Amino acid sequence: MSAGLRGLLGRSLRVPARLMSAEAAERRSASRSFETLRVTSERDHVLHVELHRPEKRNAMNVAFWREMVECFQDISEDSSCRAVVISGAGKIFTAGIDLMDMGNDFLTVKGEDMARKAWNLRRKICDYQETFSVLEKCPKPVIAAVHGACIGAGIDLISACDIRYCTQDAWFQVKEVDIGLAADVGTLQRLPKIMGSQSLVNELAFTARKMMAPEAQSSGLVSRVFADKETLLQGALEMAATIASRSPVAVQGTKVNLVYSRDHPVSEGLRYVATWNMSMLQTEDILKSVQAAMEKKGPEDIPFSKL
Ligand SMILES: CC/C=C\C=C\CC(=O)SCCNC(=O)CCNC(=O)[C@H](O)C(C)(C)COP(=O)(O)OP(=O)(O)OC[C@H]1O[C@@H](n2cnc3c(N)ncnc32)[C@H](O)[C@@H]1OP(=O)(O)O
Repeated sequence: MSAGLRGLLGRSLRVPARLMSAEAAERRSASRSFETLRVTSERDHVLHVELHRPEKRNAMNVAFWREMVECFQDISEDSSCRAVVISGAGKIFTAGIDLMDMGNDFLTVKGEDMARKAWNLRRKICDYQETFSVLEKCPKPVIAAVHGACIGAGIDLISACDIRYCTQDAWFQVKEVDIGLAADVGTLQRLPKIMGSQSLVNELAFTARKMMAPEAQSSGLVSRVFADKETLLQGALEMAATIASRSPVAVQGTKVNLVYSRDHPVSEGLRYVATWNMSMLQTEDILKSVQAAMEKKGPEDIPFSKL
């Protein structure tokens, strides 16, 4: 069967992730092939998602915006995956939105009059927002490993990740004002909650100036800086493996509650976690963990069930 026919059949047989069994999702998230992403399983329970258009500096074309949603919906349902590393293939992390596709996709939006065009454009923007919101909705922690440049939509992407690392030659640019638009897929909403200074976020967003790795670290955008890409990936994968060795009930519950609490008052966050834990505290992971601690064993020694 030709690759084209296989791709076509794969697409038409696609089952929404929510309707798949955990086993089917597991098989799919590790084996599936994409045009713009490469997914590999490098350590136990850890998936590595690479932005994979190196010859175009991983610019985000139309296929990318769709494939990220498919990829992370699969990963969300994959009960064998407990942590994810996302990095860029080739020279840089990403050059942001594909400026060629942007012309075709946005600037020529269809509609019989202004209202219908605006309606369709709004829907398209919401779809694009989902490309990064899936990272936040995915209960498995996601670590962004940035080398070289991270531009425009790249900032939107990493803002939706849980942990950010970079190389010492990395630079970051909220470039949207330089292409004539207000960033609309997450940077303006998430970055102020990540970085320590609203003033600095405003400065970066109003001017599109580059921020280099040391400033990214001192401002809280990234939590660790590595010498080069090799050590960066090693560090990110090790962190992912450390997370993956913990109880998935505890880790995934922690992510869900951190994201919820970021967006709600303390009192609501407390109510939410109480409701969450009225079921999750009944996990066998607590007994296993307490017993291991008493026996002076670490979480790495505990065979937690899939989640
Ligand atoms: C609803 C809207 C949602 C999101 C909106 C997001 C807004 C943004 O993302 S704004 C940011 C847009 N991006 C840029 O302005 C970056 C443009 N690129 C560059 O400045 C440079 O390419 C570089 C990233 C600094 C890398 O430089 P270098 O290493 O010298 O590579 P090049 O020779 O310039 O490029 C190689 C190859 O890649 C193509 N390419 C690079 N960036 C893009 C891009 N953003 N879109 C499309 N194509 C890109 C470039 O054209 C080259 O292709 P060839 O076919 O080899 O010519």
